[in-house]
Amino acid sequence: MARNGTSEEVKKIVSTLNAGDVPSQDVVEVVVSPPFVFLQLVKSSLRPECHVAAQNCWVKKGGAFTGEVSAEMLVNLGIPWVILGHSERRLILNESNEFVGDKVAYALSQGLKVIACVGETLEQRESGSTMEVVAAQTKAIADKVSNWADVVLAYEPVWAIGTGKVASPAQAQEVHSELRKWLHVNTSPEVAATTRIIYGGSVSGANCKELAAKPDVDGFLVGGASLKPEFIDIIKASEVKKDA
Ligand SMILES: O=C(CO)COP(=O)(O)O
Repeated sequence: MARNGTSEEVKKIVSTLNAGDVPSQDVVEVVVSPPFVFLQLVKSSLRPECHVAAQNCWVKKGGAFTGEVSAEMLVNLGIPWVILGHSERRLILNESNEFVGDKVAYALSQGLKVIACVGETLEQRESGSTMEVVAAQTKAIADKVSNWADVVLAYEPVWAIGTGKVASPAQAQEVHSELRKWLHVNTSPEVAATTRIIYGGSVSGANCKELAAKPDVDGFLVGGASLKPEFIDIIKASEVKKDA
């Protein structure tokens, strides 16, 4: 979900999702991430099998840091998930790899589940350094985290976010597969086999099935299209996996 909208718009999106004919929880896990101010509204009105995520949280124990929201506060409100290290925060707010790693570790220590984002810019892709960049970001997380059970990795090419330029299924598969190999070597074969690696960047109703069919694409982080009825089609793309 996005960083804007009114409560009326949010209610409309939730009612579309609530009315949607989506696969059961053993096929797909749906997590909705509204801006902080709408978390309670979404949590109280969303169909119970879908969960909510905050879009960020503070790096350490709650306390004075005006404007930030702590992991403890999310837990207190019954918010199970948080997205950390989104590329917009990394790039525009200059969140370093280490800072994101610290955030992931602290959020996990408080019992949150984390969608940790990694990804490269267009310049980095064109210079051939995609895997180097993605590995360095993932290493900063791996250095701080021992329990991967509650971590989902989103590979998100920055050049594809909100631009309408989607990575080709082959591009997404290549990076996801490399990232899984990296996890195999640097964490454990079990972490590599079980960690979900989801793709984000201009996912739509039109491209979701082809992307979902790739073996190392385990799901999606959807921005713009999650605000539209086609979000239901994107959720249904999970059936490609069930049938595989
Ligand atoms: O990063 C994303 C959501 O936060 C992806 O956004 P888009 O799906 O709009 O490209």
